Amino acid sequence: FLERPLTTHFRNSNISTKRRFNFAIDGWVQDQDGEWEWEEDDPNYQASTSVVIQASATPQLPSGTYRPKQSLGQNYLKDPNTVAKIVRAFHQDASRYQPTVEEIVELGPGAGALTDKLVEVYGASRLHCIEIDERSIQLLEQKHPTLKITHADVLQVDYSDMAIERPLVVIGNLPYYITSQILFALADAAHVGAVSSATVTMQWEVGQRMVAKPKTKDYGILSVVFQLYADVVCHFKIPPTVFYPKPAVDSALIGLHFYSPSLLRERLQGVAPVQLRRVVTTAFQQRRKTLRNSLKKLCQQEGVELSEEWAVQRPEELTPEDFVALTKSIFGTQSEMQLGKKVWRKLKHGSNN
Ligand SMILES: C[S@@+](CC[C@H](N)C(=O)[O-])C[C@H]1O[C@@H](n2cnc3c(N)ncnc32)[C@H](O)[C@@H]1O
Repeated sequence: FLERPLTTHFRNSNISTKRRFNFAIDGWVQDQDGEWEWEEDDPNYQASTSVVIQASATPQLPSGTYRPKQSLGQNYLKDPNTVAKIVRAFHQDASRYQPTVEEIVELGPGAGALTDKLVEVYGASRLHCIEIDERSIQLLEQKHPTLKITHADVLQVDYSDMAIERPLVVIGNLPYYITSQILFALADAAHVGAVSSATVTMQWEVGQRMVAKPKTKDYGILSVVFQLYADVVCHFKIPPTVFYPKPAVDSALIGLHFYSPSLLRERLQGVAPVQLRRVVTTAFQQRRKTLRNSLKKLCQQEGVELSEEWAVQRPEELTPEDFVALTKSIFGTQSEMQLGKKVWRKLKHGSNN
């Protein structure tokens, strides 16, 4: 399996109050005393990028007529520095395997805090926005007449229809009420090579699950699936103060670099994603139980007996690769199979992940 590449950012140590090592991993920076803290704490942090992305004013919501709807997860970015940082991280993610950034999809552009910056940096013709709120669409059409905006529910879009010449690079300050469903839809899009990267905000706790390691409390379905499907990076923490209205929780900016379908096939070793899904969800439904108990019914249905080696373990002890091996031991392998178009997105939001 591919090892996750180590991301190294160089920083100017004398602009910080503490002297730092020039070193960071997945958003954590280490001080001279060896203590780790989030790069968000360093106001001078700049991700390495060949494109200059500077802060500029964020859009104002039209007064009186435009009240944010909680039901649509509308927490608008109001801090220009955070917008610039998000777009810099997006640029890093999107340009990791390709020299130019094209076929950008923004999920939930809202009033255009990120959109305006993306149009400024890349031009409107490379961007396609998906938004459900008619009011936002009107605002964006006035500002960017040539911008392609689709009025749709982001959960209904077919990413493979949108990826015309190359895989899409996705960005979004996501509506948090459907984060997991959006993420699982992106995983399905990776089956057909429709998405190469996604740089998305989410509730801090959900972000922690995406990068969690086995034997930790955050480790669960999201960790297993996304660490199998992508190289996952937590870029930085985002405080509630940079949004209007302020959410009750901290947020995280997560970068996902999806593996290509051929690499994904290699990683799945002939295991069908739909079977992997059954095993992972069944095991984590009872995360305190041993696999002997939690997978008993599933194994009976399949007429197999779990080997003792698996039977004594609990789901949180298994690495994502172990889950592939476990699924293989129950369901066997399939040669040259389609990975599937709607496998993970069927998972309900708020399920035990
Ligand atoms: C957290 S706000 C982000 C707005 C803007 N990008 C920003 O950062 O200020 C989420 C956006 O997603 C939109 N949205 C919510 N549910 C959606 C759905 N099911 N499909 C498409 N857009 C949706 C909301 O209307 C809102 O504009």
